[in-house]
Amino acid sequence: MGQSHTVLINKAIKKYGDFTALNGVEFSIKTGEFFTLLGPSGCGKTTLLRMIAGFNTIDGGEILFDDTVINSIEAYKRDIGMVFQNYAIFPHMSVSENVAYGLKARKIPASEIPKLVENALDLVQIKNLANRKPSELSGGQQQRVALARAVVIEPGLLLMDEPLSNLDAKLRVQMRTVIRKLQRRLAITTIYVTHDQEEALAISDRIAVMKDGKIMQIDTPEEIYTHPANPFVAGFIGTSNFLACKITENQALVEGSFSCPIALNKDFSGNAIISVRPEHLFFAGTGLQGTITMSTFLGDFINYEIELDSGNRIELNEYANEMNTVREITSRVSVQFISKKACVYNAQTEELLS
Ligand SMILES: Nc1ncnc2c1ncn2[C@@H]1O[C@H](COP(=O)(O)OP(=O)(O)OP(=O)(O)O)[C@@H](O)[C@H]1O
Repeated sequence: MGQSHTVLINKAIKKYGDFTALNGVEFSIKTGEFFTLLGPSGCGKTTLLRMIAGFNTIDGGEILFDDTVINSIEAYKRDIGMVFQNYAIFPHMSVSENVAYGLKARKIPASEIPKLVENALDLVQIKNLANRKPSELSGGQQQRVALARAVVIEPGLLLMDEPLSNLDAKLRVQMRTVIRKLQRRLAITTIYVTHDQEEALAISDRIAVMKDGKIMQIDTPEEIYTHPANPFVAGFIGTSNFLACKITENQALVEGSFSCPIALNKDFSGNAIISVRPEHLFFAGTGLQGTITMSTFLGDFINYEIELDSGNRIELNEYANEMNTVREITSRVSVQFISKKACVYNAQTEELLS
């Protein structure tokens, strides 16, 4: 295995005519790290990945592999393996011919190729399918071929653009484990693009959350989930309830009706937004008043949709146990939240205050 690269993106800019698709993106990736670009459709993930691969030009800034600027190095010289959404495997070639293709193109001696192909097929557990044509394979098997083909050349960097989006939900979950195990085993620096937040949380060492060509937050999955840097990230990753509040001297008046202490990391008075996960809200004797509008039994817990008297609709998850039954729709309820689990943002600047 060759040395796996570090990657540095330094103030990268991409324009399509007047439209700025990437606006000064910066981050660095450690060798062997699994790094995910996550964001809604059109935020610039694919544009950035294609720039790193060498398929898109760069209008500003630099991309470095290890300590070398690679802006103007041609794609085929960049020492990259790629896996795309649509597999992109050759339909007329068998599985092993597909995997051998990149090795032949790199002029690896013919005598070494069968063993390398066999190892790669073994890694993705499809050695038994070596002689099949792609049309004789399932979607998941085809994606394993694409994966074997990307790693057989022992690239210094593996790029994946929504590789699981053509697969059904169950297979997606299975294949993401295959990808993660393979990546760990090979310790290959990987950049992965997805718009699926659950997939990103499950698979990544770190995630860059993007919006409108900019990075909103870069952190581990745990940090992004527990301390989203702004309301956009809080709303995009998992489910968040947003409550309007006014803060004076560590006391929050929430939705204009319920007052509670709130701990902040900075001095702040004024309008704020509290973001709280459904699992951190609970029914209480006093609190925010509202009416249950929907209940969904989900096995471990019951999900309630509650319309607060302020008009704001929120979601609350209550753990199910033998003591409680599902509460009736139209029941009047009082709701509070675990204040140390809540994230508080300045309503104007969206800065995290807690
Ligand atoms: N060749 C192009 N010409 C003009 N605009 C483009 C071109 N390619 C992409 N764009 C625009 O740049 C923005 C970023 O596109 P990009 O494909 O990088 O988004 P994405 O985050 O990968 O989205 P998706 O998840 O839908 O693939 C979008 O607004 C898109 O319309």
